[in-house]
Amino acid sequence: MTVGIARLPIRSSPTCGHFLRTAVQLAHVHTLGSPISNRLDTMLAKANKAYEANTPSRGTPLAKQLFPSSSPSAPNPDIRDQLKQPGFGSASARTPQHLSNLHIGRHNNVNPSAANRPAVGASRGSLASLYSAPGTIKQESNVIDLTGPDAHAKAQEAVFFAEDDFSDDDNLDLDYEAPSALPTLPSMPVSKPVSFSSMPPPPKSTQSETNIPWSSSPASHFLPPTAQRTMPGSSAHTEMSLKRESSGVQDSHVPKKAKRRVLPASFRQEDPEDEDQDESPTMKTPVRQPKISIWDATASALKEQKKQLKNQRQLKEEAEQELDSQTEEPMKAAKSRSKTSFAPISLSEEQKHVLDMVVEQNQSVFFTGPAGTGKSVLMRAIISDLKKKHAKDPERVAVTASTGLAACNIGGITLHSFSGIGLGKEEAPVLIKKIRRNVKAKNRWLKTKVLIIDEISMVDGALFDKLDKIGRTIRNNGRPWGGIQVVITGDFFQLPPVPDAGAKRETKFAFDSATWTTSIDHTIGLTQVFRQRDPQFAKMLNEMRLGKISEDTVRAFKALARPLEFNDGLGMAELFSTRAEVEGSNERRLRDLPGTVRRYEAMDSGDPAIRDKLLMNMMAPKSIDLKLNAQVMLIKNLDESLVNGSLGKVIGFSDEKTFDMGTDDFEEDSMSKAKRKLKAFGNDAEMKPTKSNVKFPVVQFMTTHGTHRVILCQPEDWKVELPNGDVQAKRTQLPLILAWALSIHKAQGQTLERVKVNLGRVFEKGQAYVALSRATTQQGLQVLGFDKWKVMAHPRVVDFYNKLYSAEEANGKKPTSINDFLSNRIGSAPPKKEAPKIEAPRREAPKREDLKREAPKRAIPAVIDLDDDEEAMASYGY
Ligand SMILES: Nc1ncnc2c1ncn2[C@@H]1O[C@H](COP(=O)(O)OP(=O)(O)OP(=O)(O)O)[C@@H](O)[C@H]1O
Repeated sequence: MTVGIARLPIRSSPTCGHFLRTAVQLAHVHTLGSPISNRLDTMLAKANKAYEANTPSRGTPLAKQLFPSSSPSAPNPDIRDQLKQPGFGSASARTPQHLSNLHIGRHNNVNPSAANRPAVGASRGSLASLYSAPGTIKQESNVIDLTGPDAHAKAQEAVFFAEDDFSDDDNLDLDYEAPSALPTLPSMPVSKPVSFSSMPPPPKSTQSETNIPWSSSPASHFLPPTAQRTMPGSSAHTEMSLKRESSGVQDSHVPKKAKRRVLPASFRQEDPEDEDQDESPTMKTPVRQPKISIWDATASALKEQKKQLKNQRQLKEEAEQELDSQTEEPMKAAKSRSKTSFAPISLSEEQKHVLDMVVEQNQSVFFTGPAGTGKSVLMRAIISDLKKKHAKDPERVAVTASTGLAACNIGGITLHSFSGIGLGKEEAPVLIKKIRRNVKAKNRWLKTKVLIIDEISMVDGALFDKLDKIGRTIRNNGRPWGGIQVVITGDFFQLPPVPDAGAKRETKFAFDSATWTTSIDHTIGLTQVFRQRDPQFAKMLNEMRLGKISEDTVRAFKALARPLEFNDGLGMAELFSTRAEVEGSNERRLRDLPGTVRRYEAMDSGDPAIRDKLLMNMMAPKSIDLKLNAQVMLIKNLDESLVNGSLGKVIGFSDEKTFDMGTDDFEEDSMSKAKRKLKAFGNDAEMKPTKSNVKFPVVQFMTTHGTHRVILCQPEDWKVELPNGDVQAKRTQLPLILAWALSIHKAQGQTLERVKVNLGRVFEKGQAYVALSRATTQQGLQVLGFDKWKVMAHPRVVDFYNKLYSAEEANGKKPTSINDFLSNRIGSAPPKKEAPKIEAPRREAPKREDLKREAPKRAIPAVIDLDDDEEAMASYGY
């Protein structure tokens, strides 16, 4: 129940005032049907009786004077008029407004009959309605009706008080005799300091002959509150609490104590005595810092704010830079020392041809070819030239790949990340809506001129179609991909799209998509294999790739099961199909090694919300444990002789200054020491790296020239960048992974000088081919669990490449024969004459229907025998 009540004319009679005051207190806590209600009635009745006893001449019951609505016959329903009548207390002439708003508002316990009663006083929610219907409280709202002709007067009368307004009633002198006139109010700065701008103005002289404040509060209300009244725990406070309890009101019925009002700060400031009051913890109005909002701030205040913000930002940046320099300094110093210039590979003629077609002629191109034909090398060259071409607006070139790992290899992001489609499982219209809501993704689509897609074999065909449609719709351009030039590479004979969990539909390759042929202007087959320089070995791998293996090849691969011995101390990388096999093998091998473990934690940066996800597939591990003699693999090209995939062995640990080998660090072999984790890049204060104390691994690598080279292996950066060059995430870590074992999926794209492949658990088409084609020589390859049935090529992939050949043949071009390919191309010096470019112009590219119709005819026979078609296909480099 909320209560709003004006001061009662208790001055008229002490006894009457007492009863009335009690009645008002009861009204505060009134609950319909409670004993309080009855007590309230009693109190009001007693007040009335006392009043009548004191003023017998009036002959009008107090109830009727106070609440005329209780008497339908009341000649004047306005209580103020009643009070204006002569004899209503000596203050009648001065305080008509005192009774103007006996206002009780409540939110429940509505008595419909009372509510509907057309009592005059009820229109203002007067206490009359309560009194006129004993035991009930009429539903009234705290809203004053400000409509109608007397709206202004009502507004002036609308004064509400909190319950606490009566807390000082204890100090009232109930024996107070009503003076004939109110004393002159102290000259307090009441009118101005009490800046209740929202309150009604003081009543006009029409209502009061004396110009008094609107409120009839006693003079004491204008004085600063005393500590006695307000200090919790003070006697006054306790006394009041006790009184309330003694009224028999249950705690649960006591209305929540309203927040005590305090004088405005301006009021207190003018009274020096208030200083002490301000010391009181409960009295003190919290000093609020002046808040300047942009709506009410002056121009100079806003300027000042901006200046402060700028200063803060500057300070923050400086602090961050300081921190960066502290933590990265050793890394930077180490890196700068180890960097050697990396001579770029000079492209072959066919690689140059593709480069020209993409960069100069702005053609949409798909270039393919077997493992080791330099697709990645070529793609990196294309990206480099395109970035130079669009140097002014780097966002024009979007570099993507089907997987995070492949994207990292070319410094791009995944196709999913670029396109803003999330998992991309929804239909194209849903994805388009999603992208339109994502400003960044939408802008990427709008700004991109060239879209690079690496490892296309792992892009789902349905996704390819959706992306084409998204491009056309978002860019409002009906041309393929909305007019974006697409540059695609990959080898469909390698790993296929990762199937959805539980998906029943057959693998759909990108070339299966409806928009594949319209998306590509030219298909180009790279033929020159760089990785394997042994023609016999290249032929064996090519048969594998096609899934058609001759008995000779089966025998040759089985012969590679022999153990390999190297007297240079370097072991070989072992490839497994599953991650569990890989981790198990590496852990076991590291554990078996004597010596102390050194752990190197990566330093990651970027938005924490997305950083971990972006870096999840990073080749560089989050942390790497190393020991003396651990077998490692370089995962970055350092120079022309130390490349991604170079195998090495840790032969020591040294800081960059001394690069000393053979210290105690290399001799530790106790198990207790081995368990010690050296957190070289951690935040641990004790282990905080400084320029001098960080020890990096000293690694002896086998170079591409077959020689040994020892380097101090220092941290490198891996970045995930947006097309505009913004770095989304960055990892700084040693460019090493443990290399006793690798997964075949992780090894895709790698070149390995020495590799042991375990085909025991191969489960995917193309997996065995990817694994074995990492090797550069038969001498550096050991194959376990070889079975020709594990070597699988997808029939639709065979058809697709068959068809490409047919299209080319239809153009009247004579492809290089398999014999030329095997004898002249593989591993030889760059060709004397320009290599054939096998292109399938977009208009002449095979239609899917044709592919299907001709597939049976073109299907490669089960018998492993290189027929003309296969020879021709091989000329593409397949
Ligand atoms: N023009 C070239 N001159 C010399 N070496 C080259 C050239 N192009 C590529 N190579 C070398 O050939 C090897 C294989 O190159 P790359 O990884 O680009 O082939 P790929 O076709 O992408 O192989 P994969 O399909 O297995 O990923 C690398 O060691 C690379 O340095």
